[in-house]
Amino acid sequence: MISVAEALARVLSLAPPPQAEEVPLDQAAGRVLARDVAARLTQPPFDSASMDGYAIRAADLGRGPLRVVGEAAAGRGWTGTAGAGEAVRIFTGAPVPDGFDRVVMQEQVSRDGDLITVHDDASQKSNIRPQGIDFAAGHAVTAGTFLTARHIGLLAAMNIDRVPVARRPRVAILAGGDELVPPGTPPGPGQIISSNDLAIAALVAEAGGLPQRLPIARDTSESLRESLAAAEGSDLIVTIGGASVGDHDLVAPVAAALGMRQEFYKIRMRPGKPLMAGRLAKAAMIGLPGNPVSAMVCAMIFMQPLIRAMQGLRRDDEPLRARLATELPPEGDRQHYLRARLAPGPDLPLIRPADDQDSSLQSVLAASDALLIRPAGDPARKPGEIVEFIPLGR
Ligand SMILES: Nc1nc2c(c(=O)[nH]1)N[C@H]1C(S)=C(S)[C@@H](COP(=O)(O)OP(=O)(O)OC[C@H]3O[C@@H](n4cnc5c(N)ncnc54)[C@H](O)[C@@H]3O)O[C@H]1N2
Ligand code: MOO
Repeated sequence: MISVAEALARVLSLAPPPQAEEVPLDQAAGRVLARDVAARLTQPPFDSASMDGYAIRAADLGRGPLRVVGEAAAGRGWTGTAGAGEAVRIFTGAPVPDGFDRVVMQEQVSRDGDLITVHDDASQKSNIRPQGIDFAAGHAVTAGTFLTARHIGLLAAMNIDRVPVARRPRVAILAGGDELVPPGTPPGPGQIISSNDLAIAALVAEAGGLPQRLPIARDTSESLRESLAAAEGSDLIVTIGGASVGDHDLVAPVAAALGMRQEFYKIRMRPGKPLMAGRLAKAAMIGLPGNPVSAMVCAMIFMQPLIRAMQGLRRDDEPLRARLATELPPEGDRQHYLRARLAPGPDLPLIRPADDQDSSLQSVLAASDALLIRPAGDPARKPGEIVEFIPLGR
């Protein structure tokens, strides 16, 4: 069995280079930029007033009242030429007319007809935003950036209306098992509701993929083959269940018969030992174990990073640090991801693993906000010791 780190490296090696498509900027939030995009203009395009007040020359201060000879508003500049002792009424966002080097706030000025007196310029701030102080033409947002609202705003200001983004990977999700019926169906004897495929689809979407849930496969080779055929055209096929060694665990043999090239099967991870990965025709394939928590944890540790890599996203899955709230027994020979809760601590957060770590407990996973990572062979730990965890998000 290979380690979690080795398995992750092999899963990521299945990612083809991202493919670009162009989308309007108002549909680009949540996508990954496929190429560097350069600003088409300089921002601000001119020296601009940052306050409502009067444009003056600093050299005129202290020489008596100044005469107001014009007005500059946002979108409507003043194009005249001002001489010594003259001022221009100006509003926030307006271009500062040539020859002026300061904008005094109107609160610091008294006005009588066309004459103004500056009575308080203690701050001596110019209140002028120089041309290009935000960014210059050519300023780039780089390929691999995950586009948030902040980037959408910047790109719009850069006068970009369409952006090249990585195509969303199409991910086929295949749950299998004779016991499974979809939510909303009254289960017969021995049947349970299929929950994994919905949960995994949500994780696919969260990572930027397009989930496609296939009909639940029965525990026969024929049914599995049929369902896998429906995954044609996907970038990634994710199967759930049927990964273990029982007589009805058919994913590995059926995939092998269809020509799957296996990267690995079984890893030193808990939960998630029977994880499988490889390539089936042009698609990458991940076989998740059926136990709901095992499927979810494996999807977070392997499937989501793969979907992100397929979009060219830089990795940001470094674990965080917390202090243990309880003692822990020595760990076995598999890297263990314990469902846990975080609480504020004096320096680092405090982390407390749930009492029952059985891999069927979705209620425990849903109530958790972290996965505490224990390396294989980790010795017993005492309260207060520092451990690593992955946050589960809101
Ligand atoms: N003799 C052994 N038995 C098992 C081993 C082993 O090493 N030797 N490994 C155990 C481990 S660890 C896991 S994890 C499971 C994985 O088994 P499968 O991937 O074959 O999963 P299934 O048997 O199909 O299902 C397990 C469990 O999960 C439920 N399930 C499956 N799919 C769904 C779904 N879509 N929604 C909700 N629940 C689902 C299923 O009903 C079972 O209860 O094998 C152990 N056994
Ligand atoms: O690895 Mo299984 O995934 O322990 O429940």
